[in-house]
Amino acid sequence: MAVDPRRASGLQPAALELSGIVRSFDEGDRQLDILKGANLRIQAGEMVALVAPSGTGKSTLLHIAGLLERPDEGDVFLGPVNCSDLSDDDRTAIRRNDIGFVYQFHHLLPEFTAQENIMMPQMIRGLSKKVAADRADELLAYMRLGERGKHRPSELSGGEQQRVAVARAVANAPRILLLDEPTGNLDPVTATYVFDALSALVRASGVATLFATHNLDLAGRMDRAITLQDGLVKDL
Ligand SMILES: Nc1ncnc2c1ncn2[C@@H]1O[C@H](COP(=O)(O)OP(=O)(O)OP(=O)(O)O)[C@@H](O)[C@H]1O
Repeated sequence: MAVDPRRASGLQPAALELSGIVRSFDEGDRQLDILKGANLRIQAGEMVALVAPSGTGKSTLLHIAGLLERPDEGDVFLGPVNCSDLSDDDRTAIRRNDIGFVYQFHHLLPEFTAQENIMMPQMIRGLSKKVAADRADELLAYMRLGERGKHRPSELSGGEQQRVAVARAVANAPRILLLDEPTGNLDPVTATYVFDALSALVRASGVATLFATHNLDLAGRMDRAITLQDGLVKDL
C-alpha cells in the first residue's frame, strides 16, 4: 500500500487529512466550482461539525473523504497513506474496513434484524458469525438497544433506527466516521439522544469523526465546527 514518505516521517499524521481538494461539476453549459482547494485535518478521537448552507458542498466533501469519489485535484490521506495513489480495489478495501458512514436515512436492510444489520459489514470483512454476533450485541447494549436486537427496522422508532445505523457504521472499528445529517430526520429530543449515544461511542473508540449537520446545538457540543465558504474549509 502506498505510504507517502513525507507523511511517514516527522509529525504524527492526522487520522484524516484532505489537502487542496478541488471538485467541479458540469451543469449544462456552465461549470459549478464547488470545492476550490479545501484543506482539513481531523485527529483520532476528534469530533468535527460541518455546518454550511445547502448546496455548498458538504456531501461532496464527505464523499471525497470517504473515498466514494475522487476529487479533480488534491489528496486524501488516511494516517500516512495517500489514498489518491491507490487503485479502486484498494480504496474499496479501505472504505469497507476503515471508514464508517451514516446518512440522513438509515439505509438498514429491511428484511434483516437490527443485530443482523450490524453483523453484515463484519461478515463481508470475513469475520465469523459468532464474532460478528457478539460484537453486534456489544454495540446494541452500548447504544442502549439491548432489547431491540431481534427487531426489524420497520419495528423500530426513527431514533432507534439511527442508533442501529451508527452501530453498523462502527461495527468494523473504523478509523474514520462520516455522518451526513444523521439526525436531520429526527425531532430535537431524539436527535440529542442519538447524538449522546454516538458521542460516547466516539470518545470510547477514538474514531476521527466528521459530522455534517444543520443543528447548531449539536455542533456546539463537538470539539470544533467548520464551514464551507467559497469552496474552502473555514473555522466556524
Ligand atoms: N454528481 C453531480 N453532478 C452535478 N452536480 C452535482 C453533483 N453532485 C453535487 N452536485 C452539485 O454540487 C452542489 C453541492 O452539492 P452537495 O450535495 O455537496 O451540497 P450540500 O452542501 O451537501 O447540500 P445539502 O445540505 O442540500 O445536502 C449542488 O449544487 C449540487 O447540485
